[in-house]
Amino acid sequence: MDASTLWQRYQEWLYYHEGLGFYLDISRMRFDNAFVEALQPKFEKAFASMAELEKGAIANPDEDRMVGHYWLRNPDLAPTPELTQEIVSSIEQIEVFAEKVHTGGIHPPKAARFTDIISIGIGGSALGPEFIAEALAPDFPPLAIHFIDNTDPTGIDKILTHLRNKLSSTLVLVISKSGGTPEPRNGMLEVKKAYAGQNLDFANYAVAITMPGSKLDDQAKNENWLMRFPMYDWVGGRTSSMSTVGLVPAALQGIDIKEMLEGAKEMDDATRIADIKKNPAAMLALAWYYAGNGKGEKDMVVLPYKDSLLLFSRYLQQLVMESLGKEKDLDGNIVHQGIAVYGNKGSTDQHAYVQQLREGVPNFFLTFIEVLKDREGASPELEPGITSGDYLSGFLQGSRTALYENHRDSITVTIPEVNPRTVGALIALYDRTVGYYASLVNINAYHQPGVEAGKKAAAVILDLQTKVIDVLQSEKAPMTLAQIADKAGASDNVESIYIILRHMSANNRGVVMQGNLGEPNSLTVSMG
Ligand SMILES: O=P(O)(O)OC[C@H]1O[C@H](O)[C@H](O)[C@@H](O)[C@@H]1O
Repeated sequence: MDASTLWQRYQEWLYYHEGLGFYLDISRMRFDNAFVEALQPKFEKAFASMAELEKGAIANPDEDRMVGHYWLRNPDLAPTPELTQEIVSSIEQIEVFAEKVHTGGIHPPKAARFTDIISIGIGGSALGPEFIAEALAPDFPPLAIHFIDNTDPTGIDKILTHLRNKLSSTLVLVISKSGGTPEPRNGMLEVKKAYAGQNLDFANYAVAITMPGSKLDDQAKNENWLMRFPMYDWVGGRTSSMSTVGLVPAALQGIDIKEMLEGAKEMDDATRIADIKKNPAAMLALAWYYAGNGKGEKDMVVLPYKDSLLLFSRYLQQLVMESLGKEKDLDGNIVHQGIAVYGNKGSTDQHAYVQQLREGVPNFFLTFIEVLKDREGASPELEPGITSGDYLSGFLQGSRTALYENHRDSITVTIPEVNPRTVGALIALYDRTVGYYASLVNINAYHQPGVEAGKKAAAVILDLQTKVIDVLQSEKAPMTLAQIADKAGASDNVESIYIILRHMSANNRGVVMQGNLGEPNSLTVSMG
């Protein structure tokens, strides 16, 4: 395509949302009109099922759940007045709580104000809050947030060491929708011990964000924690940024949550329109479908050219891959769907892997995220008429052109600046795009059956560890791995036992391994 035809195509497909100052350009995806027409019936179905979903249909059939994240930003859409009221009052509750924490109305027993937050959660209970904090927290927030998003002892220690002189003014958010996920439970138990170690009563510092009636909720209630915020079964973890999960930490950091909700609502309104060309989420879903042939044949590289959006691709990784990465379609056929997502930020990544994108395996499409506003205030000129922001903008445009010339397609999303409204809008845009795309490829975007397998397998290993410890404690003499496996009733699982024991021995847990470490069969093991 020559430059003037491309410019025509650019204008023909450019989407602009006036209220949000938001642009979407899919002109550098090489679909033609016939492709759009062929997809039209699938889109009609997608628009219709999205409308049903928003009205409260059981859109997640496997888990028999409604899918209501859109109601969070427009409570009037909720299917019952009770739900509307519940959403409205939880937002009020969050604002009142944050205000009291900021002004000292709620304060820790031994300090006038809370100064820090430890936020404990994983997956959807971490990625949204982390992305929002990185994108929107002010430079000097009223409370500084620190995340424990794993069960890595070193990671937990790092936060606790950093805060060791400030625990008495640190608020702890324990975020888990199900209230039963092992990683946040472990983080909470370790943090609780750290408070006890400083003679601080954890309950005075702890806030639970979870579904009413969950294990976590029961614990918070029984121990009389400072506060409990409800999470709903009709909000999926990966779409929970606008629920208590994302809003409580955001409000505590001084981020305007009403603006975030408003931006998301405006984007929701725009992405509800049943006309591909007038609906940015439909346009994006179309582009994804085109890129990967409706089968995820190409990976999605997300490159925001703005440091504060660094975690957006990580956030999208869960949203997209956990939603779309499915073995079966809605009719039970094996389809192995999904779209792989990765990326950090531009122009930084141009000095890392963009070499491969430009010249190597053409197994991806790009999403550039452009932010028009460079910074608060004026920029110094580094060369006559040129600022650092001009470089950033030039690098984005340069990469887009160079990649397109080499038959690497791209999408460009443009926002005026990074603020609560535009971040809310971005989150909403991708929530909806994932929903439409799932419908185009006929899968359930709202369950995650594959995650359970890993959790169950881990539980089996921990159970085996308990048995192995029993065996070692009752037998004094050193034993081979096969003998231990035999006595533990797990003779078909010697390898797992070896890995368990090697880990224990590396951590001074009383396990003594003798023999050649490079030859597991030569080892004898005893409890020292
Ligand atoms: O918030 P939680 O219930 O603790 O869940 C945390 C995460 O873990 C699960 O394994 C799911 O796959 C995620 O979708 C979820 O966000």
